[in-house]
Formats: sequence, structure tokens, C-alpha cells
Amino acid sequence: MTPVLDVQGLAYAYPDGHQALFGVDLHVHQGERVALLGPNGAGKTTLVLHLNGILTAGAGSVSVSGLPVGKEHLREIRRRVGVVFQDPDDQLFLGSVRQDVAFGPANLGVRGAELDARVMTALDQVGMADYADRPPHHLSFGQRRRVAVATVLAMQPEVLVLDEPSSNLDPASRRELADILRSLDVTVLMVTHDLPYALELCPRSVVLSDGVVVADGATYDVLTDDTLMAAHRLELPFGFDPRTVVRTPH
Ligand SMILES: Nc1ncnc2c1ncn2[C@@H]1O[C@H](COP(=O)(O)OP(=O)(O)OP(=O)(O)O)[C@@H](O)[C@H]1O
Repeated sequence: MTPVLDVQGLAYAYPDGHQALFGVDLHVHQGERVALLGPNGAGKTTLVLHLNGILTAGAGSVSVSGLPVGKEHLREIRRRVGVVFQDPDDQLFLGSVRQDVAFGPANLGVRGAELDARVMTALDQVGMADYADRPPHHLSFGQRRRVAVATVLAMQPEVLVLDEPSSNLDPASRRELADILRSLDVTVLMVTHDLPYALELCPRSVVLSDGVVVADGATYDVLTDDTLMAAHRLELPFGFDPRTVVRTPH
């Protein structure tokens, strides 16, 4: 089966010469939820920016459901790969929630009743349908993050990429977002430093360190590999022991 995300031998140096990725391989199949872990500066954001063509591969290749990421397919690639950035305000800039969620599909030519339906379905999926006519800047941070997820879902992406989805959320909002993500029928790649969140949501984790994949396996196995964790500056929160967590079925 063709992977939804197929990254092969991806290497990238920034224009100042800093080499951020050294031959990264990553294959994600339809329906998987994968956490991308690693210390600060590991190259996670650099990798994510290659998935929808914001950066283009120095060497190696990236394709999405068989379509190579490159200038010629950028529009379709950006429909297939929806990236939810860490700061929801990067994605919300219009006068109402409805307008912000409609923006992407309208740009793809969706109009009228179909556009309205897309918007309301996406808002329903994140529990924000009642806020459609509110200005985004009147919402709480947690609500704005959910609307940012809806702006991407309205594009009907094949893969949802989330950058630090749990950051700045209170415990209830964090849990609610986890419930939402679990309920979606979409492939997920989640960049996170929140290791308990990775364990809760993602059966599989990939660890990037100094631009190289150093582990790829079951999240539980990664988080309980003390040598691996210490070698790559991954630390569990004080008192959190994956071995004693009662895990809900994914
Ligand atoms: N625009 C840039 N120009 C030069 N070097 C950069 C640029 N952006 C990032 N880097 C460098 O590339 C490396 C990888 O950075 P990246 O932001 O991808 O890491 P990250 O794993 O996402 O880190 P964090 O967890 O802190 O967000 C770092 O050493 C960083 O300093």
C-alpha cells in the first residue's frame, strides 16, 4: 500500500549553510497517528515544512499519497496535507469563524451550499458549530486552536499535521482536543514535547535528533527506553511513569 506520507533520504541545509536534516526516512500509512518527538533543534519543524512544500528537499524526496511534493503540485499538496501551526492566530485572520473556516475551500473553488456544508461539518468535528458567527479574536486560546484545526479539516486533508497541539491548553481543553483528534477519520502526524499526550494519542512515535531519525516504534517502547530517552534529551514529566498509566484503547 502506498504510504500517505513517504519521506525518503530527506536532507536539507538552510541558506546560511546550517544542515538541519541528514537523510530522513519516514513512512506513514493511512489512518495512523504518529508522534514526532525530539529535543529542541532536532529538525522537527524543518521536516514538517517539507511536507506541504514550504521548504523543498535539498536531497531525497517527499510524496503525499504518491504525489511528489514540488512546485508543480503545490496546490493539491496543500489540500492533502493540512498543517495546524502552534499559534492559532497564524491561521485566523478574518472577521468571523465561519469566514476563516471557509477561506481554504473557497480558494479551491468550493462555493454555495457545498461550502456552507464543509464549514459546518468541520466546525461540528471540533465542537465549535455554535461559534460560527463569532469573531475569532473573541474566543479563548483553546477555542481558537480548535477553530484552527477546523480551517484545515474543511480542506478535507489526507493527513493532518499538528505542531504542539497541547501547548498552552488547560487540562480540560487538552483532554477535549485529544477526544476530538481521536474521533477524526484522518491520518495524523503530531509534533510534540508533551510525551504523555503522545502516549495517549499516538500508537507510534518517531524520534528525530540532530536531523536524524534515531527511533521509530511503539510510543510505549520509546518512552520506556531509558537509554534512548536520556541520549536524546527526552524527559518525562515528574512523577509520570508510562508503565503505570492505564491506556485507553486507541
Ligand atoms: N531559518 C533558519 N536558518 C538557519 N538555521 C535554521 C533555521 N531554522 C531552523 N534552523 C536550525 O535548524 C535546526 C533544526 O531546527 P527546527 O526548528 O527544525 O528544530 P525543532 O526540532 O523543530 O526544534 P523545536 O523543538 O525547538 O521547535 C536547528 O539547529 C535550528 O537552529
